[in-house]
Amino acid sequence: MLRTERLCVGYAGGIVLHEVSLDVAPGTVQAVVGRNGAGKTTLVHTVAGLVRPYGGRIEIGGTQVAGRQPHRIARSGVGLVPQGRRVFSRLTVAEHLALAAAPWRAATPGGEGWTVARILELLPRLAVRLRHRGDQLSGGEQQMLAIARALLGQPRVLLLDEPCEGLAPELAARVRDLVGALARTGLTVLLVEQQLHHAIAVADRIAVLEYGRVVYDRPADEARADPGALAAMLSVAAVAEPPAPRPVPGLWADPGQPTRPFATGMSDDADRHP
Ligand SMILES: Nc1ncnc2c1ncn2[C@@H]1O[C@H](COP(=O)(O)OP(=O)(O)OP(=O)(O)O)[C@@H](O)[C@H]1O
Repeated sequence: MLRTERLCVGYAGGIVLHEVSLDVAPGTVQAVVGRNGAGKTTLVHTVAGLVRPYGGRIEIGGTQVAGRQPHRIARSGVGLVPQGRRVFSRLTVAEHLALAAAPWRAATPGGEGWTVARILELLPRLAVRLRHRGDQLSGGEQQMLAIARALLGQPRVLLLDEPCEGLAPELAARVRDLVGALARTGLTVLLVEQQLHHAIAVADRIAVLEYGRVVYDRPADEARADPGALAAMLSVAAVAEPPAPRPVPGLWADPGQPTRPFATGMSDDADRHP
C-alpha cells in the first residue's frame, strides 16, 4: 500500500535521507525507529508532501506521488498525525472535528468510512470533552484528537510522528493500542518513534534509521525475540560519529528550504482513491 523506493531527501545543510526503501503492507504497522536527527520527521513529511524529495519514488496503492502537493497527497489517502499534535489551543474538540470533517473530505471517493459519530464511539473520551478547548485537554486527549482529525480525512495510509512522546506510560499504552486497532481495520500505518519499546509493542515490522539510512528492517517478532540486539544498534547509532554532511545534488533552494524533486516521469493525475 505504501512504498518508498530509494527515497533521497535533503535540505540546504545536506542530505538527510539516503535511498530509503520501505514497503508497508495494508493493515500493518511499520515502525521506523531512530535517534534524534536520524531523519524520521523528514521521512513522514516527505511522504505527506511537505518536503520534496530530490530522488526516488513514493507509491500509494501503486500510484507514484513523490513531489505532489500535500493536498493532492492527502486526497490520495494519506493522513498525517504530526509530532507535537498541533491542536489549536482556542478551538474546542467539536470545532476541530467539524473542521476536519469538512464536506470536501467526505466527498472523497471511498472516503465514507470515518464520521464524527464513529470517531466518538471509538474515542469516548473525546465525546466527554467536546466543549473543551485544545489547551484544556491533557496530552493524551490532544493526541487522540490529532488522530481523530487525521482519520476524518479518510486515509488509507496513516503517518504518525512520535505519538507517544511526552505521554505517561499508561496513556502511551492507550495510544499504542489505538494504533494497533486502526491497523486491524485495514489502515496502513507508518509510525516513527524514538523509543524502541513503543515500536516493539505495536509494530508488525521495525526498521532502524541511522543518519538517514535504513540499517535494519525486519518483522517485529524478530525484534521482540531479541530486543537487546536492536537496542544495542540504536545505542551504537547514538555514540557513533555522525558522517560529514553531503550536499544535495542540484540544490538551488534557500537555506532551510526543502529541495526540489527529480522529474519522476509519472503523470500527476489519478491521485484519488480508486
Ligand atoms: N527544515 C529543515 N531545514 C534544514 N534542516 C532540517 C530541516 N528539518 C530537519 N532538518 C535537519 O534534518 C536532520 C533530520 O531531522 P529530522 O527532524 O527529520 O530528524 P528526527 O529523526 O525526526 O529527529 P527528532 O527525533 O529530534 O524529531 C537534522 O539534522 C535536522 O537538523
